[in-house]
Amino acid sequence: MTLDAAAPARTTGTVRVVGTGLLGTSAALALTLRRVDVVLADPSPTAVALARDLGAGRLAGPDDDPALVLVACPPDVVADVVADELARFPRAVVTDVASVKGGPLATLRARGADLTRYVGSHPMAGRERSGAVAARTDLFAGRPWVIAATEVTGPAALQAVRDLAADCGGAPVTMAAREHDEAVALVSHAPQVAASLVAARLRDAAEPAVALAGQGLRDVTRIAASDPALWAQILAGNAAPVADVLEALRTDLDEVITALRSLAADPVAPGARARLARAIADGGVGRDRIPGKHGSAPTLYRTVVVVVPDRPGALGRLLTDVGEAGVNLEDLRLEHSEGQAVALASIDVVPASGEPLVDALRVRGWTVPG
Ligand SMILES: NC(=O)c1ccc[n+]([C@@H]2O[C@H](COP(=O)([O-])OP(=O)(O)OC[C@H]3O[C@@H](n4cnc5c(N)ncnc54)[C@H](O)[C@@H]3O)[C@@H](O)[C@H]2O)c1
Ligand SMILES: O=C(O)C(=O)C[C@]1(C(=O)O)C=C[C@@H](O)C=C1
Repeated sequence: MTLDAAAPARTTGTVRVVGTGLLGTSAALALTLRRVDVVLADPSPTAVALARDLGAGRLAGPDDDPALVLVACPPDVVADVVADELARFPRAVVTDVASVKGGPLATLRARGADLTRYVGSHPMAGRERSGAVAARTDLFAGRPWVIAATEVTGPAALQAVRDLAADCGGAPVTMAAREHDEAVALVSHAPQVAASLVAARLRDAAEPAVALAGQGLRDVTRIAASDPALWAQILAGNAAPVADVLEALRTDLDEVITALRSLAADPVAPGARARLARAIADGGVGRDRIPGKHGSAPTLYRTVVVVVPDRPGALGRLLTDVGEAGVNLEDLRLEHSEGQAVALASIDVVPASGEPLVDALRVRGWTVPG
């Protein structure tokens, strides 16, 4: 799904994005596309410059007067950063996109922060990869964006964050922080643990066994590639609700194991096959309840691979040339092996832009294999 760049943005004034990784840069790209004025800040000069180079906005300066601040930093520092932003910009509404909402809210409340201007939020969209290079303009398109209002949230602040979510392409959903944390334990945090544990079984497995891996394993383990540091913070920040879901899962798992053990001892053990069938059938029923992204199939991109010389400015030139070819970059991955004089850039674009981009890059002197 692509965002409608022509539709006027509801967000007015400057938006300051603090933390220009995957989430911050994706939001900044979506807002910039809608011609919202976006300024970018991050303690990492590389992260912020990269987001700027990707077209996500301009670098923050001392005279900025943002109407809205979007904090997209790691969860364990989010309360500190939100508190700083509230103090630094006393007229701005501040939101954050951290995956847990109760802990940061409690910390801010305990510190006496101005909760009329702070509205925590959480887009239910992301990737198993981090950083601005993984950002996508349409990351939030059609995805729920939870807005965790409190009893003291000012109506204008609430509307500003709803507008921001909608301008990024998300579908705003209002929910209390606690209700949110219990819901995401079920639909996001416990699934991450399950995927990681399944994938971890492969770590020391024999190579011939791993070599047989098919699509089923790939589907179940995509998110096992997620950032361990980020996820340790998310899981620790929502510990009790995640433990509740995993305990229920352990009960089901124990029943399946008992059925399997009884079948191993007696191939006609009564009731065992029924328990196995029920486990699979219940999974099907649960899966059927998962809403699609606007009911549509996921977007498939064409990947164009380009050889990039290992020289300062080469990647910047490539990104400029992609932009000048009039092509919207949906994703960029860089592979670089030590000691090699070149890197490979994999650029994802919508399928219709694939061939025109290959032609345009070759004309500009880039090596595009294949
Ligand atoms: N990754 C996902 O799928 C996903 C989805 C929804 C929400 N979130 C939430 O979004 C937030 C950002 O996650 P991400 O995946 O974009 O991570 P990321 O690692 O891609 O980016 C985090 C950015 O925050 C910056 N940062 C670190 N400390 C900071 C500080 N003190 N102040 C300001 N910036 C700081 C880092 O330099 C980095 O650029 C997290 O709170 C996460 O829970 C992530
Ligand atoms: O698609 C992915 O890679 C994600 O894991 C995204 C996902 C999710 O569980 O859906 C992960 C964590 C976030 O807080 C929100 C979204």
